[in-house]
Amino acid sequence: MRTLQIEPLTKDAFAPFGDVIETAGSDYFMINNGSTRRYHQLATVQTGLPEDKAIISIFRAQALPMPLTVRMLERHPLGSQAFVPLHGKSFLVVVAPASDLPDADQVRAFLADGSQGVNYHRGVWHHPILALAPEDDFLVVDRSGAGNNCDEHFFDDDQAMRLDPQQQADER
Ligand SMILES: NC(=O)N[C@@H](O)C(=O)O
Ligand code: NI
Repeated sequence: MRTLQIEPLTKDAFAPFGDVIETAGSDYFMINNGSTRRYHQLATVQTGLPEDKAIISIFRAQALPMPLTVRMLERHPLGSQAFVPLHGKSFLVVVAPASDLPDADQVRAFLADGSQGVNYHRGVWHHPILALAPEDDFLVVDRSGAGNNCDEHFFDDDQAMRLDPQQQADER
């Protein structure tokens, strides 16, 4: 079983999958009479149909036991989906490029460092939120509207992948 190499989350590395929502390395301009930096449009909300809405939710996620066998990914064909951690804790991101079916060989894993959020672009395959803290809260901005906006794909057993943050930490 392939063990996913967990990569640091950077704008460039994540570009094929979406946006990294962070202040580090991001442009800003001053507002509010010079008292506030506006890190403007770090990501955009993609929707699919004219009457769609962009909505804001909070996900309170329980950590899954690690190491995890990654057997499935999902995608949202009609809109983007952004996750921003609310308590500054790191979390894991597992993604594959948008396509009809996810290619197991193109699945990649990233560690978001707690100061970073992600915005999955429309149709990008991803694992449901992977909190590392026992429980964590995420602000979620995604699309609401008619039709199916969540496709799941389950890999064959021989294509499942191992995700083991502790092993990688031990190897450092
Ligand atoms: N189902 C749902 O709203 N959550 C997933 O889309 C996810 O990416 O966690
Ligand atoms: Ni999702």
